[in-house]
Amino acid sequence: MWYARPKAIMAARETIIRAGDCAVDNLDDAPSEATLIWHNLTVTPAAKTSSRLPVLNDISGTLQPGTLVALMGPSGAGKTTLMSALAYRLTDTMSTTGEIRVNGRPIGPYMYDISGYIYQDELLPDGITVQEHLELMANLRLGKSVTPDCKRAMIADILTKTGLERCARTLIANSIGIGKTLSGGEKKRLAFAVELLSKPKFLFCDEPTTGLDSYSARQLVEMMKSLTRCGTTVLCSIHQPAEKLLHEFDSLILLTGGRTGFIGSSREAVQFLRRQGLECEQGYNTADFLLKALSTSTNTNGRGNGFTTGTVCPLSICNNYSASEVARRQEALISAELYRAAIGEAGQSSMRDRTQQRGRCWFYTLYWLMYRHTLQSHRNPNLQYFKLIQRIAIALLVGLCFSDAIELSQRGVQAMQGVIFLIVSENTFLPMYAALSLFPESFPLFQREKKANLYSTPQFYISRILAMTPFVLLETCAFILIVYFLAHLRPTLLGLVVTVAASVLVMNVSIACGCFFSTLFPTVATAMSYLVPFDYILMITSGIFIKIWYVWRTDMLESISTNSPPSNSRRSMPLYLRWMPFISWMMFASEAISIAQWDGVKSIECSDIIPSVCLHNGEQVLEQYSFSSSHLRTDFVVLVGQYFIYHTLAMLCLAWRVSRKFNVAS
Ligand SMILES: Nc1ncnc2c1ncn2[C@@H]1O[C@H](COP(=O)(O)OP(=O)(O)OP(=O)(O)O)[C@@H](O)[C@H]1O
Repeated sequence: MWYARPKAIMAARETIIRAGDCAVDNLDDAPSEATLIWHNLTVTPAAKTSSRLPVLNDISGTLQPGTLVALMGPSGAGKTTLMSALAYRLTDTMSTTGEIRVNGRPIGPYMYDISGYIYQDELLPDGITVQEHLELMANLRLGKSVTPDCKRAMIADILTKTGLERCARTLIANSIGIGKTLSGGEKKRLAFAVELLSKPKFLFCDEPTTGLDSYSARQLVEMMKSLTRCGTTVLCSIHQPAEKLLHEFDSLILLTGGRTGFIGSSREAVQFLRRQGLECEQGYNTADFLLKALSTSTNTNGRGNGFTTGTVCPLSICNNYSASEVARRQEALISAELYRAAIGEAGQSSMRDRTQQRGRCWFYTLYWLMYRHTLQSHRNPNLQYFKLIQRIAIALLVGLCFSDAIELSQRGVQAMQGVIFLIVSENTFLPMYAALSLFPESFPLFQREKKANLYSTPQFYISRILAMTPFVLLETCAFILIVYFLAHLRPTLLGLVVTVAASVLVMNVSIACGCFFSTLFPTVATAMSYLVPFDYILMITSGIFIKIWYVWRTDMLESISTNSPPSNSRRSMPLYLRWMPFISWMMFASEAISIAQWDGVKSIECSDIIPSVCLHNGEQVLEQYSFSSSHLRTDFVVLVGQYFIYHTLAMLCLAWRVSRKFNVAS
């Protein structure tokens, strides 16, 4: 019998207490009690959404410390909305009036520090194992204040007691769809296991048992019950629990049509409905009976429906509840909390920002996020190794095609500028488009973890970029070295170093720009549609097609010497488009690589062309493309500057996207 498993329950409780101990030792407020009340709470869809009918309509209630509370009601009754509102996790598509207070203090962002939330659609990272995820969460949530040994012990215990030990090395999910991954039930247990790490004051679980078999559902509820014995209050929305499981809950909150149908124990609920004339049929599941009583379509008299007598509409049930003794009891508790707040006894001190107490250091969090991104990259060979092979193949193709063409002749000049254009283009377009999917695909998880206060936007962004940097360097160096040696580019160390450095910078600036577009627009498709015209800016300003610097320099010198405004006659680009080169990098990179290849070349053969149009030396080649060897330093400074500018813009866009405020009365 499931209820005759005291050993398992005791073991789970021990784990939780021990896990809690490790965390609680460092959080002076963790064991303190917290009462949550909501008073005259109304939640309405925001003006921009179609329906303006309240989802929750003037409801009140309390959550007492250390209790396991079931939130029940027909589908669409407002359970998720209530839970999100209480947990300060409503999205900005809802507006709220009324009061929600913890120990008398209006709720606010501090709820992320004192509460955990298991979502109906739990988001978990792909490409890492259960063990790795728990390690990461232990480090992000508990910081350095808990020793690595203690964390390891906690994780081992939690894995055993949540039944996840067998799948500790299983990947949570895998975007390429190959290999074993966690089942739906195991994912729910993992989400719960993560919450055990930090022992929150409140744990909100949105339908955690949905999709689980009855044995797994029972295990999960037992674990929640154990958690309440350590002081945590658990609010859990649940559909049709088995009879005995229902009695595990200390109280029920019944919702229907956004109103409260009842708050109290299951026995009291049955008695209350009996007084309304609704009698539960003998042997009928109490949870089913309660749900049917609250459901507009099924609350009718007749055997087989769960009722033996009576017909009461859910609205009357809500009205009768408001006038009942049980509701008055709730009102008294609410009044006591509001009174506490009014006389200034609100629990300010116990709700301090716990992140300061966790001993989390900025670089420590950054390190663990990098660790996760690196693992994910390695577990996705499609993304990494395939790209490397692709780049090597392109490098071999380009290198072999130009292997006989690079020489100190007029033909060689054309071939050299062609190779340079290919090197710069190859390091621009592919990485820029590949970066477009970087942030949209990880945004939902990032948004949830960021709002849960696990890390900041700069930490997430920088860790993502740093984690991919070694592979980006490897890819670019492999590409450029193959092309360099196969195409017989200039055999000097300086030429090689400048070419490699410029290519690496081009690749990184392109990724930075791709990241900017990927954070600026909500979807990859939209970002791509704006990026295509941007490609043309890059190409036009690459220096191959228009002599940008030459015209500017000559115009400027002329205007200075004649003390007159620059003439328009020799400009190859109109005045209003002359900002374009500054947002592009292809020209700066082309110029730097051209300087590396042509600067100091004394003589070029003219036998294959008429002498009047022959380029006799490297300097003339550079001039032909409006480049100048004196610009080398400027080129690198601009490339580095663009790298930082694009990344900063991308990070600001990401911060703006994630900062769309939660709309909860406070
Ligand atoms: N952002 C929103 N904007 C407008 N209406 C919403 C929004 N979110 C939920 N609703 C509506 O509010 C009502 C209650 O939704 P909620 O998800 O809270 O119900 P629920 O009781 O959790 O349902 P279920 O048991 O099916 O998950 C539904 O009619 C839903 O369509």
